[in-house]
Amino acid sequence: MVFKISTSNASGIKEYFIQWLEHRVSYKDFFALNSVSFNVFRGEIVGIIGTNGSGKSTLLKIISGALNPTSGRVIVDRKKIQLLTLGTGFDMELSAKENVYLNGAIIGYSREFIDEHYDEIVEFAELGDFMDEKVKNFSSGMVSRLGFAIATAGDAAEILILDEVLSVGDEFFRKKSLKRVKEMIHGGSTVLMVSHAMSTILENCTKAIWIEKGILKMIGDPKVICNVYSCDRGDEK
Ligand SMILES: Nc1ncnc2c1ncn2[C@@H]1O[C@H](COP(=O)(O)OP(=O)(O)OP(=O)(O)O)[C@@H](O)[C@H]1O
Repeated sequence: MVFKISTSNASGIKEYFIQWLEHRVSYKDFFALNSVSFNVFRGEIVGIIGTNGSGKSTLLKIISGALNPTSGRVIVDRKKIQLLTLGTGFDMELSAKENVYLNGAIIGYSREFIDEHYDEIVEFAELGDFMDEKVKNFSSGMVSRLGFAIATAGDAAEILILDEVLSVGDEFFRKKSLKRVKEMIHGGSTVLMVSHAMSTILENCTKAIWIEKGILKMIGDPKVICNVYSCDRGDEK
């Protein structure tokens, strides 16, 4: 996956636009993922690890179809995929209720589905008294609780893709969300999950993939991969 990165030193969008008009903007190629290839079999729970910026989210976006790779291909039945990611698709100027419908639509839910699950979403997020409030007045924890409740409404899909959804809200909510994610993960779906928490990978995954600077470093038994990864980073296990 190659991103075009601008080499412009513009300090703002206006200056950038002027530079662009004057053909003074050039681009360089950045390989976010390079020759990453692996198989995932039905029922596997695959944990993807790697340091910040190593390409994990890009990989999940390509698999779920949110991004088209510049080369290579993914063989998967996209109709069976559910991508759970937080913090995208909220309009801060809209109310929480309006955002349930907006965010739900972005995730791919139908209006009927949201109508049917609306009360359950509000109850899980524990935001019953705030649904007519604009989201810009919410704390970041409240926004992520709402995002998590929307993303996990209904039954888990056959292929579940989780991008760092386990660090949501306060301690109480984290426990509650972890329980819900565990039910989804262990409910028979094939799962791909990104997590920076080695304990999450070790406790839940049947296979681990380590990606570093866009390159697939290792794939295999989570215990082995997490061990080598932690040693490489100089962490204590
Ligand atoms: N749309 C984009 N345009 C340009 N560069 C991008 C784009 N999306 C991601 N990148 C770059 O690609 C690299 C990989 O990003 P990605 O978000 O996949 O990393 P990550 O492993 O998920 O990181 P983190 O653990 O911090 O979430 C980063 O250097 C990032 O800056």
